[in-house]
Amino acid sequence: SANQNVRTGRSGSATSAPVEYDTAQRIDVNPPKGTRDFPPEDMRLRNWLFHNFREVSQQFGFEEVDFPVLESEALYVRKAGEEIRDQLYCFEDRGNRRVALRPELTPSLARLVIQKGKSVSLPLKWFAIGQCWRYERMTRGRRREHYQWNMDIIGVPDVTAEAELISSIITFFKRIGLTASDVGFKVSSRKVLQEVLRCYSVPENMFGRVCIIIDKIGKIPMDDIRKDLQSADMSEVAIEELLQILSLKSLAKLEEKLGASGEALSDLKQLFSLAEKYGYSEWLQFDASIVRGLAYYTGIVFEGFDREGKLRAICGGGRYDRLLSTFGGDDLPACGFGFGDAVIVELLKERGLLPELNLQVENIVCSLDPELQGAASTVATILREKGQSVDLVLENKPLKWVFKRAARINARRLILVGKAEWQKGMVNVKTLSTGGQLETKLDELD
Ligand SMILES: Nc1ccc(Br)nc1
Repeated sequence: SANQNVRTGRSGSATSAPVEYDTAQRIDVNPPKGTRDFPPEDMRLRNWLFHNFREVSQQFGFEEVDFPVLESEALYVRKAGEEIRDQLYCFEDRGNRRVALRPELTPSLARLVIQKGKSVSLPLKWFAIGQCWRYERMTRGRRREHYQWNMDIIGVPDVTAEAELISSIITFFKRIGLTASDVGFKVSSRKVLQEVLRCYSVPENMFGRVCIIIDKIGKIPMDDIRKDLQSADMSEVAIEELLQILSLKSLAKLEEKLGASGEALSDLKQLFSLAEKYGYSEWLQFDASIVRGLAYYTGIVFEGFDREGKLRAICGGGRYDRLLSTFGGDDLPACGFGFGDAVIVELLKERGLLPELNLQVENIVCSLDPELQGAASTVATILREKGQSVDLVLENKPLKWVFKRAARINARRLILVGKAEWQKGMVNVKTLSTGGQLETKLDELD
């Protein structure tokens, strides 16, 4: 592009010092490809979204945590063929360490739990809202960063934890005006897959890989799915049986296939029974094709979807009882979800549910005479110390300009500091909605 930075220094490699730039050229004022700025109106929407994430998390008794956006690459190098690995935003830093911009938050959480070890009492209920990254060829023009809300419960082996997490997401959806007719959850368990693979003596170490292949159903041709499954040591018969079971959408039919003794069925039955007790049954449906695209899930998996079927998954999560031990920690039962900041905004736009969020400053304070600028800052401070917001006019501006700015910032009151009033210890308070104005003693300003 015209603003392309002209690099005049030696060609930089990932670990070299920054190169020199031709400072005579204007820098590219756009943010890096695939990333966003948040100017005020976008930041108001983001803050509104995150405020609702936080309110719900705290309503469920969760504690907020955060981690570095930069992590060791080793956290994400899993060998199951995940997209998240293919798109890792990784590089070698100037200390020759292999690092990566985090593509998700769960591995960081697992790392912190192991680090904390016995010093934390279980169960842990932690939530985080963090920016996550992927390096995707811009050919698809998709974003390279998004913010994710995560809630995780560590130390609870029962499905009660998954039921609680789903309840928290439903509480969030209701808070922002979405109902069960707008969105739902497709729920399954990876133990369904596990039980089928065991029936056909597929090696356990193929489990993660098979999940990632299955997650691509609907995204790549079925012939490729079958080929990939064959490469994962599955026979033709096993593949056809698996694909048949994955098409099931009724627990009764699943029971016919798998029998009632397996954990998959008991977990799912318990989850649907708990959903009744929470009062959110209408939000859930069993769908055996749901496996999610992360290798570490081991049990219940779920994803939020828009019932009109126009958008990608809104959120997703599940149980990951083995992740901590893959990092060398003690095994701890764990489950959680990730909820991105992009699809939900697209859905709210579709449903006309985006909130009106305008800048709101209570007072605009302005001196009518340059000699009274100091007096105006005194008035501003008095109001601010009462907890009120004040936009203080900082230069000598015509009243017309002041009124225009008052309208733009939706000020409730205009406080004018004039010579005559100031000498009497007064200021002029104009209520902008009514036009009414009142001379008010400084010490009676409220
Ligand atoms: N994992 C990940 C990271 C960043 C974006 Br945008 N999407 C997915």
